[in-house]
Amino acid sequence: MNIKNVDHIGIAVTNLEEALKFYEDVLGLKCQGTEIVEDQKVKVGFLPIGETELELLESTTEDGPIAKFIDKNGGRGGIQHIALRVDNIEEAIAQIKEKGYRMIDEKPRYGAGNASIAFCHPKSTKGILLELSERK
Ligand SMILES: C[C@@H](C(=O)O)C(=O)SCCNC(=O)CCNC(=O)[C@H](O)C(C)(C)COP(=O)(O)OP(=O)(O)OC[C@H]1O[C@@H](n2cnc3c(N)ncnc32)[C@H](O)[C@@H]1OP(=O)(O)O
Ligand SMILES: [Co+2]
Repeated sequence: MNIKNVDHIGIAVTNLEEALKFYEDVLGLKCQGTEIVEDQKVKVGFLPIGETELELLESTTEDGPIAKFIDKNGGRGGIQHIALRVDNIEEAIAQIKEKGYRMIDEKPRYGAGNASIAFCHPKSTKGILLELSERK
């Protein structure tokens, strides 16, 4: 597979608006708008930095992956995933499976900004939740 760059770092937050006060007002980053991704039960804010972005994620439900992550983390946010950009997501998924590693998503799903995304299980990556992302 061909990994191009770190597409984004996914940071779980309990409150997106509150979090932006630090990332925008203090760090001087610019949020390029927000989007609700129903499929993932999240509200997302993207803050580009060079070739990569910080992705701030607030849960829209009490049972989504971000809500669960925050619960398990003692009610605090934190780095929830790292996303790598690939040029062919179907090929990347197939190669990971072929080598005997576990994908959470065996088919690409909708990602924020109309990306195609798929998560690879932390058991396979030795401890991080890895997102593969292809942007059209
Ligand atoms: C909008 C979109 C985009 O970019 O466009 C997004 O990013 S959406 C971002 C939010 N969406 C997602 O995260 C979707 C994919 N995530 C999932 O399906 C889930 O969150 C899982 C990663 C499977 C975790 O689910 P759950 O907590 O129910 O499972 P579990 O407790 O059995 O966890 C299985 C093992 O993985 C570990 N584990 C769980 N979450 C982890 C994380 N974020 N980073 C590193 N390790 C993690 C647990 O400690 C456990 O290890 P031990 O067994 O050793 O204790
Ligand atoms: Co992400």
